[in-house]
Amino acid sequence: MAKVELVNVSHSYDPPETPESERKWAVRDLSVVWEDGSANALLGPSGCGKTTLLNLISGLLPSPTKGQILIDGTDVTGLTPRERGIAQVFQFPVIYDSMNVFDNLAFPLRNEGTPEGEVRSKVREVAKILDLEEKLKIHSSRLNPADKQKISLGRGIIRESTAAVLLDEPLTVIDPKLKWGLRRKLREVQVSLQKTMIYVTHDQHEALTFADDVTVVRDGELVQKGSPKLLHDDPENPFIGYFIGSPGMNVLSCSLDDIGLNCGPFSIPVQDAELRDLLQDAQGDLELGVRPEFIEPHDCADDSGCVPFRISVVENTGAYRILTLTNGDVQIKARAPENFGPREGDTIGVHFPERGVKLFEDGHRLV
Ligand SMILES: Nc1ncnc2c1ncn2[C@@H]1O[C@H](COP(=O)(O)OP(=O)(O)OP(=O)(O)O)[C@@H](O)[C@H]1O
Repeated sequence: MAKVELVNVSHSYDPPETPESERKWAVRDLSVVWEDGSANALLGPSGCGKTTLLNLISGLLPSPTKGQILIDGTDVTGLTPRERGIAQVFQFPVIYDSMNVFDNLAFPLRNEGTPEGEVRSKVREVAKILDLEEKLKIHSSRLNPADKQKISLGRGIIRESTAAVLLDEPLTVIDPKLKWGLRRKLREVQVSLQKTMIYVTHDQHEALTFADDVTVVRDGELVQKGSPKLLHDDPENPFIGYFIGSPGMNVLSCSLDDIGLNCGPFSIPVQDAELRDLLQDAQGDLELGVRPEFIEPHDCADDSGCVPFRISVVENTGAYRILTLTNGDVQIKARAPENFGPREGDTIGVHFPERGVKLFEDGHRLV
C-alpha cells in the first residue's frame, strides 16, 4: 500500500479555452496527504467535489486542470487507473453476475497472469477475511447486495500491488439491516490489512465510524482534516461545528457588551480578563459555538448565571433527550438526561459553561 498525496489540485469541467475568470471550479487548490496504511474518510455535502477528487486520485479523470497527484512520492498525474494501481469500490457492486464468487475474486489475478496455485490460495485468504468462504461456489447473481459489495472490495484488495482502495459511498444500495455488518467489515478489513483506504461519503456517521482521519471538503476546498475527536472538539470554523455532531453545534451571532457576549435577547457573562481583551481587539463578526451536549439545562429558570429559555420541542432518543429551546429569535438545541423533568412549553434556565464555548471571528476559530 502507499501514501497518496494531492498537491495544489484544482479541477474545472469547463472546456480548456474558457477564460480563467469564467471558470467554475469543482475542486480548488486542494493539498492533502493520506498516509500509507491509513483509514481515511473524505466527507462533505452533496456537490462539494468528492467524486471529482476520487476520480482524480484513481485516474478515471487522468489530469486535474492544475496540480499534481503523487503516490508514494511519484507523480502519477496523467497515468491510467491501471498504471496507478488504485482500486475503486463504487456505490453499486461491480462484479460479473455470470461468474461464481471464486471466479469473481480470482479475476484481477488471472487477468495479470498469476499462476493458478497462487490464485487459489489468495482467493481463499481474501474470502476468509470477508466471510465469503462458504459462498465461493455460489453464482454471484444469487447473493444479496452486501455480499456483492464484499466481492467488489475483495477484488480491490486481492492484488498485493494495489496502492490504495477508494470506497465511493459503498453502503448506498445496502439494505439498512445489512448496512451495520458491512460497515463493521470494511473497518475490520482496513485494520487487519493496514491498507490505505479513502472512504467517500456525505454521511458523518459512516465517516466517523470508519476513519481515523477525516478530510472535510466544502465547495471544492479543504475545510479541516483530523481525527473524529479533533473535528468534534476543536472545529476550525462554524461549518465544521455544525456539520459534525448530531445535532450539530449551536452557532449564534454575538457581540461584546458590558456583561459579556451579547447574543441578541440575552448576554452570556465573560469573567476571564484575557478573553475579554481578545474579544475587544477582534474587528470582525463574532460567532459563538456551543455543542448541545455542553449546554447545561436546569429545571429552575432563576438559577444565577442561567439564561431563561422556553422548551419548544422534546425529542426522546432512548438514552437522552434533545431539547429545542427558544429565547426571542434565538433557537438552540441542548441535550438533557432521560429523567429531565420539565416538558414542552415550560421555561427553564440554561448555563453555557466556558469550557464548552468556542468563539469564531469572520468564520475562523478565535478561541
Ligand atoms: N462531468 C461533469 N461536468 C460538469 N460539471 C460536473 C461534472 N461532474 C461534476 N460536476 C460539477 O462539479 C461539482 C462537484 O461535483 P462532484 O460530483 O464531484 O461532487 P460530490 O461531492 O461527489 O457530489 P455528490 O455527493 O452529490 O455526488 C458540482 O458542482 C457538479 O455539478
